[in-house]
Amino acid sequence: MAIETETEPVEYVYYHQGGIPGRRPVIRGGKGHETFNEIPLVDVTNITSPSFEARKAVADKVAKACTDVGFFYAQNHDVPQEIIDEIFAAIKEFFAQPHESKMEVHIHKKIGFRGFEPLFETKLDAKTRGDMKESFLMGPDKSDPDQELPFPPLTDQPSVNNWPPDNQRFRIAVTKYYNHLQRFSKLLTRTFALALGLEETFFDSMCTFPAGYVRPLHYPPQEVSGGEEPGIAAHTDFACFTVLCQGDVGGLEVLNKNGIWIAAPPIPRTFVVNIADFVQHITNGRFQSTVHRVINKTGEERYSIPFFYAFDDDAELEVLPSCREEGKEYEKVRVGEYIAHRFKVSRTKHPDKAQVVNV
Ligand SMILES: O=C(O)CCC(=O)C(=O)O
Ligand SMILES: [Fe+2]
Repeated sequence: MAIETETEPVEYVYYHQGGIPGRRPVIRGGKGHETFNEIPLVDVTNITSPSFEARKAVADKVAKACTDVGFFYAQNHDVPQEIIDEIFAAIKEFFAQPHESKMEVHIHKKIGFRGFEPLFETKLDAKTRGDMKESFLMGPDKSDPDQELPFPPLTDQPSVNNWPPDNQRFRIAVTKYYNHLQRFSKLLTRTFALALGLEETFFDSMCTFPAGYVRPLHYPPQEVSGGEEPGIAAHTDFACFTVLCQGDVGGLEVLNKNGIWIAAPPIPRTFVVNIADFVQHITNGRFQSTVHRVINKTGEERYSIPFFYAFDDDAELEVLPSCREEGKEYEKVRVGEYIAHRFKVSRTKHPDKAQVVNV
């Protein structure tokens, strides 16, 4: 985007937005766009209130946050602390294992892209050696009776999640957290519908078997003190929205319109919620899918747990009638195809394998 300033900008921030490389000039000193300098906090206690007015009041705050920033802290969510404590304990134990043990459940060991990805395996910024993080991805599995999904379990299908053998604690902790986040995210779809001036149940028909993914992450400290290696390079998320649970070590930063990184430090008992590309697409940009990154300069181990929520795989996304502009054509996007495409963008090491996506 070209920006008029007194002097030509010399410094740029580089990122991937919607899977496409982009850059933004850095404008300091109060010039440039009106933009955010902090991440707003929204008390979500009332998203389940029996009072429509109370639910609408939350939705109005969410609407403002999503329009101005694309990120907000959801305070007073109802996911029990013991569920959160247990998943953090279990993932710390998992990531602390020897490399070889984790590689036994590498994402390419099974179809469906589920499992472990080691340090530096994903890469969005070509100038780096890759993202300095390791992860474990799990998602919906119709054959798993422990998942509280809307369909009855099918016993004749093999499990598509790539669970570590002999680690029931990890499987149970992640699955319990997953079930809570599916439920909480479904509630958020109602809040987002209200926030867009739609019927609360507007998105229900697109969320009959929604794709939700839990992806525990571990960011080791920088090898060089004060180093600038990305834990996760600047990007936007590609599903509908993300609900992120941070541990107690910071590092997440959100890019404002002036190219300035705004810290989103952990706040106890909150989730960080951010709009992702599907919702930006269907709202024609009214709700922003904002660029963010993680750099762990703290000298400590950082753990975080994003939950990515997408509509049904076969849902076709079109710009909402209330968000269209006269005379403009809007493309339809099928959720499953888009997810498959975006998985490939950062997985340059094994592009052939990246085609095996079965969500
Ligand atoms: O770890 C974090 O705080 C953010 C992770 C993230 O942005 C992502 O997984 O897309
Ligand atoms: Fe992200």
